[in-house]
Amino acid sequence: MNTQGGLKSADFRPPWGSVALMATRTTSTPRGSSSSKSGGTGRSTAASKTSGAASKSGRGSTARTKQAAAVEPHAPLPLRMLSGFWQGIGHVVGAGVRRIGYDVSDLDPADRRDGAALFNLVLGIAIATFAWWGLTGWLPDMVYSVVNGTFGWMSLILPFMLFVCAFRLFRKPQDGRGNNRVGIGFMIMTLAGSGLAHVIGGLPTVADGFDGLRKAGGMLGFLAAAPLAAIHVAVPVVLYGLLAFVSLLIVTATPFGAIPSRIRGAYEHLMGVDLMDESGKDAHDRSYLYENEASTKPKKKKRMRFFGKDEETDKSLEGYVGDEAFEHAIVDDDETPRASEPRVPPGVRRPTQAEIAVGKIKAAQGLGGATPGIDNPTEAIPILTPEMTAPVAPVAQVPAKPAGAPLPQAPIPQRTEQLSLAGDVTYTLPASDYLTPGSIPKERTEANDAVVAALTDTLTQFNVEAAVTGFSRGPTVTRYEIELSPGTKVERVTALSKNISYAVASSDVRILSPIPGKSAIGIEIPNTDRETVSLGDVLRSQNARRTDHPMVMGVGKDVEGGYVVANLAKMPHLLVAGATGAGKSSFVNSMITSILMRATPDEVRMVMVDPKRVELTAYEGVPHLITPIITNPKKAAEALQWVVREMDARYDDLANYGYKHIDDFNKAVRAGKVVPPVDSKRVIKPYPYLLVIVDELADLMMVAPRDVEDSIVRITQLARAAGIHLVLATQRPSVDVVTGLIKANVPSRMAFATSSVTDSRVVLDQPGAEKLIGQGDALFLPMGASKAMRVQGAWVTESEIHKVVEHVKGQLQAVYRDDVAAEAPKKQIDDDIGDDLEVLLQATELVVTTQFGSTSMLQRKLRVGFAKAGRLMDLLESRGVVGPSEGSKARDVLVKPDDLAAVLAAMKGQESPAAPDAHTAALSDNANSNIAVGGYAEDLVQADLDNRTQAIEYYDGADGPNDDEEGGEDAWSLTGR
Ligand SMILES: Nc1ncnc2c1ncn2[C@@H]1O[C@H](COP(=O)(O)OP(=O)(O)OP(=O)(O)O)[C@@H](O)[C@H]1O
Repeated sequence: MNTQGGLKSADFRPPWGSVALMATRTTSTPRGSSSSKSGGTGRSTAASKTSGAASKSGRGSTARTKQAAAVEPHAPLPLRMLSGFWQGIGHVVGAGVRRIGYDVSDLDPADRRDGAALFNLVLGIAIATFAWWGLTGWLPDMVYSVVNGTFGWMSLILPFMLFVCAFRLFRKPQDGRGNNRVGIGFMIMTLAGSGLAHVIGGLPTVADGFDGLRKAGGMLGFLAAAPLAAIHVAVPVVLYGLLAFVSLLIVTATPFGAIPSRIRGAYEHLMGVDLMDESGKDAHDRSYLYENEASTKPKKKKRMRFFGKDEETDKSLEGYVGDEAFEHAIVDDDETPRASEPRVPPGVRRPTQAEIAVGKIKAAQGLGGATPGIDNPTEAIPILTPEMTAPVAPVAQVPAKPAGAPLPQAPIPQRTEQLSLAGDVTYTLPASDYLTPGSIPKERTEANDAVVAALTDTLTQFNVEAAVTGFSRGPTVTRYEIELSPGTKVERVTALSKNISYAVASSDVRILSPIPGKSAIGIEIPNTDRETVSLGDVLRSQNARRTDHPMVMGVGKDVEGGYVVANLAKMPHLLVAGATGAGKSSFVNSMITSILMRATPDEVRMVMVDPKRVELTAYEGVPHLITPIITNPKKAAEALQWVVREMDARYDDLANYGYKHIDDFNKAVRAGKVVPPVDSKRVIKPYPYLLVIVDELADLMMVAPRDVEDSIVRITQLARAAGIHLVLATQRPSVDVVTGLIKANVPSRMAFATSSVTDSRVVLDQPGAEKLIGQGDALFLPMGASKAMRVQGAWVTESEIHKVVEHVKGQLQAVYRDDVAAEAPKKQIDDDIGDDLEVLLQATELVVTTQFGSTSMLQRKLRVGFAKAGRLMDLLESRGVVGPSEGSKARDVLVKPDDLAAVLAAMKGQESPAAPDAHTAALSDNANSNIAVGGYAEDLVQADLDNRTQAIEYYDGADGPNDDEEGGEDAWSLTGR
């Protein structure tokens, strides 16, 4: 495993770790016999052994705790009493510390190190009594001579360090890596501090005696600084000054590049201000328009950070995943009123739609229809056309967005994580300023006013009692809103679509009737001056900041100018389709860059399939990849089968440990609640999300339609809970590529401009995509939404991608698994079948399900020639599916439909589902896959494998295409193609 740049926890035992050991020894073993009793392994080993034993015996954590906390049963009674007393006090103090502040740590009792923490606390107090409070007496004097003689002036800071260690041990004893890091940092700090103190204290020599050394850096300071000072006095000053600085960075887990953002964060925390809100207020977030509401909303209580990321702030760790009602993929502020919920000042009656429409129509016709005291019915911009003799009063009160409002430029604080799955390294996410801001959005242009005039003219010419009541200008199109007077049919406007196109001189007019959530007709007309939506702006928007979920991506901007951000984990699978040049690859790039910007390789791993060979090459080598980018469609099909196996392995773990979603499982793993079987050497680590991106599905479907479809269907049906998500992109959204089965299982759709209405129907199940204008203009239909949302996709340039990729590659090398796209080991197809496997499988299904061994039937159903059908029949005979030829009569069918799955598996080179050996083979596959994704389950032993048998049966069953009804039906539909 890669350990580059990281601090290996096993190599180092921090001072307070040793103290912990000392504490344990003194309390748990008789004096002088500690090595023989504990074998020098300390309490943690004993605890883990006993906890393992407890889990084996099935007595659960209570039993484990008791065993873990107990001193060896053979220890003398007084020692056991002393140990019990110490542990008791430790637990009382620990419980008290855990209750102070913002949460009660949900800590497995076996993980507590309260005794050690208490020891740090007591030692800190003992040193503080002389160092801080100047107390005298035999104890302070004794401690004084030891500590002060060793560390000199640093003994003033030692109590503080010990208190910090005690607090951390009480609060986060299970976070071993963090403890080690802080321990190392404090050690370096003590050394550097003593060295500096020695110089500042006037470089005393041994001749000055202990008293002289105590008044400087103590014995340690003397040893550290005296030899260097002999060269020049500046040498220890510079060296230990730098070391002190580095130790501070280590203790606070701050990489060098993140210092400015950390300082800003500390300033915000101390001053209680949010610099991001002040400078980055984003005029295009809908929430900006509702400033008052936002300011009256109770602010979320800020949680104190203490040395690094505060895990409790992670939403995914709160409660179970299944707790969330009305889940949806789009990330926005549920509390912010939408455009369709206009505000009404207190005491003012809201007018009816009819009153509003009549008022506006009169106003538009110059009759004066102002209705006093009514509020804004829409969020649209007020219209002031030359035809209007009076401004439209209701709309005139709309709080218009200030023109040229600043883009969300406040940088996102860089997050730093200590990785474990990808090597024990500190990983910092890319800085948000790698992504440049986009063009400043315009609020209205002359073109908008001209279109409003043209629309109003058209309505007047055709005597339609309706008025253009406002518009919202998005980056690509402007949506004009038309309201009807009572008694006017909607169809009168929609029937005018060609005339409207003619009037505004645009063929890409799209009519929405009604605008979702509004009693108004929307007419979307492309802007002559399009704006680029930069991915950086989307990721810096308030909507993106609202969540730190690693699978959140910047989608783009909607027609109202709001930033659209979506959570891939909630989609949970996405189909991206559109004609060539419509913007699919750009979207896929934005998606991958979003993930690289927001997620560490511990959080998200990716499999990229790029049969076009050029689209995704920029990402080669990023540490989020678990396999090199796959360009060979055949290998891609095999990679999908690997994903199925990985999914099954994850399901096994979920089932074995009783969790329904990978997030809940991961949460339990982090809390130390998931304990491997007692004989297992497996180290259980959280599973990262797995994002599988296929940039051209059509290429895969051409080489192995059946296998690819089977895998996709299996993955999409089940993978959500396993944290595996598919994104399938294609420029050929025809029914042979996006089959009914695939469509039924990929609920979220992103349609870029399609070449025909039929393609639009395939992707979205509704027309509309054929009217899009290309280059990132898209209709986004996330799971559960009934109406597609029009968005301009986020744009990320090659050079931005390059910077981000360089940053992540500089942090960590990719560690690839070699079995993902490798030839599936079991798949040894007989030579005589050659390239005819697909058609032979179909022939077998046909013959066995119909129990009719006729060559002409094969010719007809499979649309093959006589020679090929004859060859297939010979192959079937050689494999015992049919009997020998009987002249013109149909052959006997020797296989019963019940055995079909086994026969098909054998033909594919796989073992029969019923064969016991197949279980073992599949088991080891699963074991391997589990090792790989995180590289963490180093050694799965047979005991683990045995636990998996149940799920493997499931896996084996999946290999048989007729194993479920859908598979069976599909076989027939395939033969009809
Ligand atoms: N979101 C966007 N913003 C601005 N321009 C875009 C956007 N998306 C695409 N474009 C423009 O459209 C061009 C084609 O986009 P892209 O390569 O993503 O299309 P595609 O659908 O992947 O095409 P193909 O299938 O041929 O690869 C880009 O080079 C770019 O100029």
